[in-house]
Amino acid sequence: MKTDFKEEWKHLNQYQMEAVLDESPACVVNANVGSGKTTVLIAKILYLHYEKSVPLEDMVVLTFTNKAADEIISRLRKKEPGLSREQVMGFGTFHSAALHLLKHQLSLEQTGWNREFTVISPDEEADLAAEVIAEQKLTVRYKNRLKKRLEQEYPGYVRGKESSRYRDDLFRLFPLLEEEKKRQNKMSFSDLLRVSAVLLRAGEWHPQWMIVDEVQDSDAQQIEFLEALKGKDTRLFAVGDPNQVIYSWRGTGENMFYLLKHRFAAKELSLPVNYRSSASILEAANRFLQSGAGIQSSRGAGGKIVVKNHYDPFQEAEYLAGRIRALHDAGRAYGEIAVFYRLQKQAELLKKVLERQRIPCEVSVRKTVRDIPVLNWLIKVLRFSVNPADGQMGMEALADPQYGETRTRAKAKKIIREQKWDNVLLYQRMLEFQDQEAWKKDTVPKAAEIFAYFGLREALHPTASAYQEDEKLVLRLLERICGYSREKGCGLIEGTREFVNQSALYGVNLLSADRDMDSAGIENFPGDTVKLMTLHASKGLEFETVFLIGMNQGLIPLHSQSFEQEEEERRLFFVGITRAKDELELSYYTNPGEPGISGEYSRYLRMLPPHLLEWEELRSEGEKRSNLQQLRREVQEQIREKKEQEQKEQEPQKNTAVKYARHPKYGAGILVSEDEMMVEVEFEGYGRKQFLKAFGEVTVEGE
Ligand SMILES: Nc1ncnc2c1ncn2[C@@H]1O[C@H](COP(=O)(O)OP(=O)(O)OP(=O)(O)O)[C@@H](O)[C@H]1O
Repeated sequence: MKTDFKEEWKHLNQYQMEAVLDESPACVVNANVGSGKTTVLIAKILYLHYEKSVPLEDMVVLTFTNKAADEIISRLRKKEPGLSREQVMGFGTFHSAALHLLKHQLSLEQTGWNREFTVISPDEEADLAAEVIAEQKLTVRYKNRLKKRLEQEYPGYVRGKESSRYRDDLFRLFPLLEEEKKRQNKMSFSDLLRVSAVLLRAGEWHPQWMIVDEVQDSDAQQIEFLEALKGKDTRLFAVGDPNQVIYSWRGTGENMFYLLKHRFAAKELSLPVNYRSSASILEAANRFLQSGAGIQSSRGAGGKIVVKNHYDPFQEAEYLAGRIRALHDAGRAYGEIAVFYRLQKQAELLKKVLERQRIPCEVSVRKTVRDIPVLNWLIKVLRFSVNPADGQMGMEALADPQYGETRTRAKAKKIIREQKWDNVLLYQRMLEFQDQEAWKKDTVPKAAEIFAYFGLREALHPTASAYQEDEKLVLRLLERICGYSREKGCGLIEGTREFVNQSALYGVNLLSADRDMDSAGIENFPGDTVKLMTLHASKGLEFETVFLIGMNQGLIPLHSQSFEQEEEERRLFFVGITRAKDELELSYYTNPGEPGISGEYSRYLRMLPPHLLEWEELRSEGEKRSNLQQLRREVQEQIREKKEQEQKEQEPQKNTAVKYARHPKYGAGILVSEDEMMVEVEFEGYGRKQFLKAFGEVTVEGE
């Protein structure tokens, strides 16, 4: 379908147009903040597809979040309503693209895994590693930091380093762990990239185009994946902003943008003009620019940046409620207003106060199925059902202290090892899941049928106080899986397998009305609401009015341990202020009420050009004092009640298979797990502790 491309995209500026039309073998676009990266990326894909007839199946489009990929797909759908999911399978995050290649494009024959493999998260990989350590009696130090150690030392092991950092058995563990993952047919996140890179290098398949968004946030393994993906005739087009690196703590190097440019000998283009923010906001942002010649503005000066001083977070929250109401009354949509903060914990009080003042607001938090115990368990049940080789998952599903069917991990392991399924309904149902002929075809059952099939009513304990809530959550998740399978037209079994893999990669955000999964776990907010979020979560978004609160020394910036961290704090502030289109308000407290946070305002405020700022004086301390005292008491009471409620919810239900254990020092605790060698017990006030049975310190009830 040819369209008049030039006509449709005539609003693009000359830099944007040059980037869209460029067809060099490799091109990186060094884009300023708000300069239309997303706009260019979409135009480029449409240009290649509709003007240059490049099939979408021949493009791999790698985005930082799945939400970004979905935005691109929905733009394509607008032009081509019949667009199928298969055509855009290569659009998504690095991990989901690798997953797709391994499932559909590459041959796994020589790898030791087969196509039915499932995906495990780093936590699950560490759990599996702990099992291998126990079984093989390996000596591995710092087991409480096993996940980190696996992640940090694996690259050295692969490069042929002789021994691990602490000269323990970690390097003996790696091959055993890999063997176990193959035996259980599951891949970790890094396996997805590593194995697909190996197969791609063997030259099996290469796309015509690799298009990469937010390239500054890639890590070394992702760059290697790109190198493997690039065939002789594959072209690379990547956009990024070196000034917006805010995830280097996740393993992204600071200079990934330039590293990529160098590795691919890429031509560099730029997008200098910002279309989002007023000139004053950009002048302030320019002070924090770490590379490049400055952001060019395309808009008028706009108002000054207001700096407010509040006595404490309560006074600030109350002020914000009034200010937001006034903005709304003057015609600003709530959805165009955002409040950013450095730490998630700052949200709680703010949200309570805004809600009391009836301001519709939403906190963007990472709340996925993994954070909800019943769903976390259900996913384990489903993972074992679609991959019965995954004994670890089966064991965890059966031995779950709240919903599982066996009392101990040792018993669950024995059942799985010996395949003894008499009297263990859940085990039997999980094993027979894939034999349900009807579910293999495109007939997808109702959620209630799956609920009944697994005997979930009994498992969720119908007499427990949480039953109704648990049942509702479980049915909702099952409905989503059914919907997903129906949409894909692949039958329930295949649909479930894909769904659980996606959920391992991204979590599934059940609280969001949106069906899609989001790698940052951030909710898509429906309705007109004020958005409350951390500076990190604000990346990629824009709002007419932005309030950035807690501009105190020790909070913005946080105390940094190194020069690199300090630089990253500055970039984070840069990202935050450049979300604002028209109004930016910064505030700090005289009394932050938190240890380590100074009552002094942030030195970043001193770095901003004074003529751009309008300082609003501290309100008199006595002002509204009694009102505030009352507010403070009420909000603190609400927060306390909520905490108590949460604690209650977390307490194991009566009537379930909870067992207690006793330790001479820590007292009585709840038995979390037990096997031939170890017991794990949760003690109030001390947390979870593991003990070697051989030492006989712990007495388990009834044994
Ligand atoms: N040529 C243009 N003319 C007018 N407005 C534009 C143009 N290009 C982009 N915009 C607008 O500028 C804003 C920023 O664009 P976009 O979100 O694509 O930027 P970005 O570079 O991805 O931003 P960020 O750096 O924050 O991730 C959007 O509101 C977009 O609609």
